[in-house]
Amino acid sequence: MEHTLVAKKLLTLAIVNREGRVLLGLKKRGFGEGYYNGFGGKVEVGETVEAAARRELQEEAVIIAGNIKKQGLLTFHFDDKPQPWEVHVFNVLDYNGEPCETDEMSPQWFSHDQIPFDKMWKDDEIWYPHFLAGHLFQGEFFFRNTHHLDSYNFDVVSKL
Ligand SMILES: Nc1[nH]c(=O)nc2c1ncn2[C@H]1C[C@H](O)[C@@H](COP(=O)(O)OP(=O)(O)OP(=O)(O)O)O1
Repeated sequence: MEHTLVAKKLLTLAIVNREGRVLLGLKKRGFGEGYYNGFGGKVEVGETVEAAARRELQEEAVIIAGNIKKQGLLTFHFDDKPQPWEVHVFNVLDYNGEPCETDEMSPQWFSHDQIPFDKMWKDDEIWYPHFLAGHLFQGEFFFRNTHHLDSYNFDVVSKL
């Protein structure tokens, strides 16, 4: 029998969550353009996942993360992409600096009851309520034609 090893693409997603509001960015270019999302991107070779989360937040929103907590591990399968994406989700509890628009993202605060799910990835409305409640979670999502969510598994877990 033949086995094919397909490495996952490792990414981060950092959501600043303070005083009943989250900081999201409107993605201006690249994958997910036109969607609101947290800040993040690919983990570089030799970098820890947490260091990548901090770096991407600084590059995309120009703020320096203080305390951050890993809350989620999400795997995205795309029928039109060769590798699954493994996205590590962080809750940014405090930060230094002032969020600023960058080439990639236009930052905006949303109260917890006004998160713009109609302009976000389809999986987000499934896991954001758990993120906001402080739960740890794991999920696996299967997308068709990049944007259509066909099916998923999702669990609240006791550790990641
Ligand atoms: N279904 C999904 N739901 C979600 O909430 N976030 C997702 C998502 N799929 C991807 N993301 C996040 C992970 C990461 O923070 C971001 C994609 O990162 P990037 O835009 O940096 O990726 P790229 O492949 O464009 O990387 P670069 O070429 O380095 O810009 O979108």
